[in-house]
Amino acid sequence: MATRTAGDLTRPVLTAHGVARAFGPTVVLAGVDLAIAAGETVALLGGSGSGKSTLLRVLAGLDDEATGEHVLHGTAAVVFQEHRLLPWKRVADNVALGLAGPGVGVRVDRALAEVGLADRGRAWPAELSGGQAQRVAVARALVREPDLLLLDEPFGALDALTRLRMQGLLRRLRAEHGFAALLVTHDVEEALLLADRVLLLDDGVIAEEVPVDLGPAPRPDDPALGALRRRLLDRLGVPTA
Ligand SMILES: Nc1ncnc2c1ncn2[C@@H]1O[C@H](COP(=O)(O)OP(=O)(O)OP(=O)(O)O)[C@@H](O)[C@H]1O
Repeated sequence: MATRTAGDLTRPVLTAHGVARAFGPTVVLAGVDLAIAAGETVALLGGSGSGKSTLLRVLAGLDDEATGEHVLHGTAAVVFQEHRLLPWKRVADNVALGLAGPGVGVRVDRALAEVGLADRGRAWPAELSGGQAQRVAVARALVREPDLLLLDEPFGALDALTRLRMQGLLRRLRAEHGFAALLVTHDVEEALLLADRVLLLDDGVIAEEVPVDLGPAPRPDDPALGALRRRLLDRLGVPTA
């Protein structure tokens, strides 16, 4: 497998300039500039309440009250921390939500197979485990063949083992489909394992940008990984010494 390198920003899938958002007197985003290249994975890290989810919602077009500019060159799909499946619709119907046309059934079946749930299309959401439900949410995003996947703490509610499996699934799907991703996370380890670049949100702006060039499968004791981990944790105010 080739080493992942930061993407070509002359071919961005998303650009944002001066994105700002306040809730009443509280300024949460104070002028965010960022660009994501086609096929690139960018992790957005920041302390609790730093505005990560707010930024993701703005970039997803889900917040009308933000100011500034953001342009999506292609299509995007969002996966949230909660699976947001409709309990009264079967799994396959949840994945197909909003899609129409003769090929939809085949596309839904393929997306479910890709997340390892080929046999659960007729199940109800309540019959699934947390990890399975989140895989359905990933299938629902995938079936739209997005150029950009916006992921808001997508594995945050899962147990550690399921979380590791989901990270592996995301890596595999990204290699197969080539979508770009913006991954909101508080988990420094997850950011370093999945992203080509980490952005740190602090005081309403991108305060730091850290390219991650660790090769496809860095060992946990890789010194370069350790150095990046320490740098990010320090920046987040978590002492490592
Ligand atoms: N709809 C809203 N109304 C009022 N305040 C809001 C609203 N949404 C977010 N906020 C505030 O904006 C700030 C940023 O919230 P946001 O959820 O974006 O942070 P976050 O970095 O994603 O946090 P966490 O990592 O804890 O999920 C917080 O102070 C939050 O209380």
